[in-house]
This record gives sequence, structure tokens and C-alpha cells, in this order.
Amino acid sequence: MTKSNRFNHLKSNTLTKTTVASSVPAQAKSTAPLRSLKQMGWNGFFQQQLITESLDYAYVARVSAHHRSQYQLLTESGETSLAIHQAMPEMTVGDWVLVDEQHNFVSLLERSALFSRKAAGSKVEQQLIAANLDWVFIVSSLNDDFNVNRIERYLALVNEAKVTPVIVLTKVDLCDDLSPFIEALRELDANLLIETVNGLDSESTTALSSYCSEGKTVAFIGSSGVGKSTLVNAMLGDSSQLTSAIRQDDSKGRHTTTSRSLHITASGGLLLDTPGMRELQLADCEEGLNETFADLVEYAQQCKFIDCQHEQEPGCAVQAAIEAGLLTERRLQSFQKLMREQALNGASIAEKRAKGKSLSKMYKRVQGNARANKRG
Ligand SMILES: Nc1nc2c(ncn2[C@@H]2O[C@H](COP(=O)(O)OP(=O)(O)OP(=O)(O)O)[C@@H](O)[C@H]2O)c(=O)[nH]1
Ligand SMILES: [Zn+2]
Repeated sequence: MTKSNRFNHLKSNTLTKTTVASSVPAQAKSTAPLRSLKQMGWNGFFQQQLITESLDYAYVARVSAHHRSQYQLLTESGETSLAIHQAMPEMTVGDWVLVDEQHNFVSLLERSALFSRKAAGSKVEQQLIAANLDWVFIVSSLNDDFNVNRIERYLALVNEAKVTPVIVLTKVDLCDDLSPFIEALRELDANLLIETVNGLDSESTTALSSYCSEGKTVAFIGSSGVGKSTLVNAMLGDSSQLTSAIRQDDSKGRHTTTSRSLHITASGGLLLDTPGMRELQLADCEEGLNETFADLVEYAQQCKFIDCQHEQEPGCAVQAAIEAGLLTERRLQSFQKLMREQALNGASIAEKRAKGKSLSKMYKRVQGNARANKRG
């Protein structure tokens, strides 16, 4: 079957119940109101991955929580669960899956975005944190806690995950002069999306509703005390959404009550809130760093040596840009610190020693790739 006729029947405006098998299993039971796939975040990117044949016996579901032995799923008929088997791929909150009527896993749909980290003590194991997000709010308060280096770190993580970042500056009610904060952010990227809010004032937080519109999935990251929980509560409106839970049988047949990590917000979007998102560390995000420091990487491509570390090497275009006032020394230091940090966090202890020695190799690889991409 050719690609075109395989997808002929799938039109982007048919994102309704009729595009999937109508018989979602009767087991689905929920205290939450029913939602259409579109309201759960379904869009053309996922639709075009569906193959007609599978729709005759499978239905679409979104992972709303990940427990030890099962995934919790949101379907158009309510919530259900999927027992974890070895043969299944690793999945995470936000993933879209096909499941058959006997509750067997059929397939995992390709992700539009993914947050992951290396599992502790393991060289290769990836721990998946969240999938298919549309926006991530990087939250920082407008006071002494505001830290540009920290925001750069979050930007690298969000860019690496292929999600669009929005900087949310909280506690605007306690701030007399916004301009130094905005200027510092504009220095990172003149096109950054920035919102200023008072999390305690519902009128002020409506600015975030436009991102969290029907079918859009958002998450918050930021350090402790900046006001994330306050914003989460404001966006969920009806607090019952936060505690909404389903009863399910655990492996020993006992009833357990578990809460989900994917919530419907008052503005109709989805809010993904897991401990993993809150504890994100920088690891293996060279691409994310390159995007976050695109200005610096651009200069680095003009350096005489491909593995230039932008310290005292002759012909360093990065140092020249700093001298010419085109780039700040702070930004170079932040880039170098984050490059080192992500390399070390992503490595095992044995690898760490080796990686410490081979920073120049890493520069060579990153800057070499950037040069190659530019040529290509
Ligand atoms: N004045 C003012 N206070 C705020 C604002 N947002 C949050 N707060 C207060 O700041 C404190 C911390 O807010 P939280 O929402 O708990 O912060 P958090 O980021 O969730 O912190 P963790 O739970 O530790 O991660 C609380 O006392 C909030 O009431 C704001 O915009 N203005
Ligand atoms: Zn250089």
C-alpha cells in the first residue's frame, strides 16, 4: 500500500470519535468528565501515524500516570489501565498508545517531544519523564531568586526536549522595576516568550490560559518557592481536578486509589505535573545547549581551531565577540559550566574521569557538528 492511499481516509478535520474504534472497553471507569481525543491533546501529528487496519481492532489512549505495574490511560470513554509487560516499550505520562479491546498493548505512537534523563547508576538506561508537551513554563520569581544562569539551564533542557519554552516571572506584585529582569532575558534571546504574573491574582494568571488552550499540554519547571504550585492551582481552577482519582486493582487484587499526573485545566488545556518534571537535571543535552546558546555557537564556528575552548587560543572568535561587546563574558562562562555539567551528569562514575579529560573532544564534536550543519 502506498503512503498516500494508506492515509487517504485520514483528514485532519476528522479528529473525532469516528476515527477510532468506537468500542472502548467497558472497563474504563472514571470520576472525570468524558473528553474527546482532541481535548486530550490529539492532533494531526499523531493522526497521520494511524494505519487503517489497526483502527478496526484498536483504540487510542493517552498515558495519564505511570505506576509500578501499570499505566493509567485516558480514553474517550473515561480512564482505564494497562498492565506493564516486558515486551512493551518504555512509556511515560503524555504518551499516546493504541490498545486493543482485550486491553492488550498494540503500539506506541511517535512522540512530538520528550523529556528524559539517564537513570541513576546506569550507562545507557533512559528514564522517561514526560512526552508530547506543547509548552513548558520556566518559572522564576521577580526577586533575589531570579538567576539568569539557572534560566539558561532550564532553556537547554526544554530546547533539548523539543518543546517551546515560556518564561513566567512570578511575584510581579512585589517588584518595583521589571526592566532589569526583562533586559537580562532579552540578552539570552530577543525572541523569548515572557509573561509576568501575580500567582495570587486570578486575573493576572489568565495570561497563561492562552497557552493552555484546548488540546495543548503544558508543564511547569522552576526551583522551590518560585510559585509553581500556586500557578498550578490557579490554572486548574476547580481543585477537585488535582485530587481526582480512580480506583483500580493492584496485582494482589487489592483496591488502590491513585491520582493521575495529567490534569484538565480550567481553560481546557492539559497540565502535566509529575515529581520528575520538578527535579529535572541537566544531562546529555548538547543539542539543547546549542540552541540555547545559538549566538555563541555561531561565533565559535569562526574560531581558528575546531576544538577551541574559547580561553586563550589564538584566533578565538568568541573572545573577539566579547571584546567587541557583542557577547557577555557571563554567557560564555555559563555555556562552559553547563556543557561540563551535562557531560558529567550524563556519565557513569568511570566515564566521569575520562570525560573530565576529554572536554576538548566534546567541543570538537559539538562545534564540528554545528559547522557541518551550517555547510549542509
Ligand atoms: N506575593 C506573591 N506571592 C506568591 C506569588 N506566587 C507564589 N507566592 C507565594 O510564594 C510561596 C511559594 O509558592 P509555591 O507555589 O508554594 O512555590 P513552589 O514553586 O510550588 O515551591 P515548591 O513546592 O517548593 O516547588 C507561597 O507562600 C505563595 O503564596 C506571587 O505571584 N506573588
Ligand atoms: Zn574560540
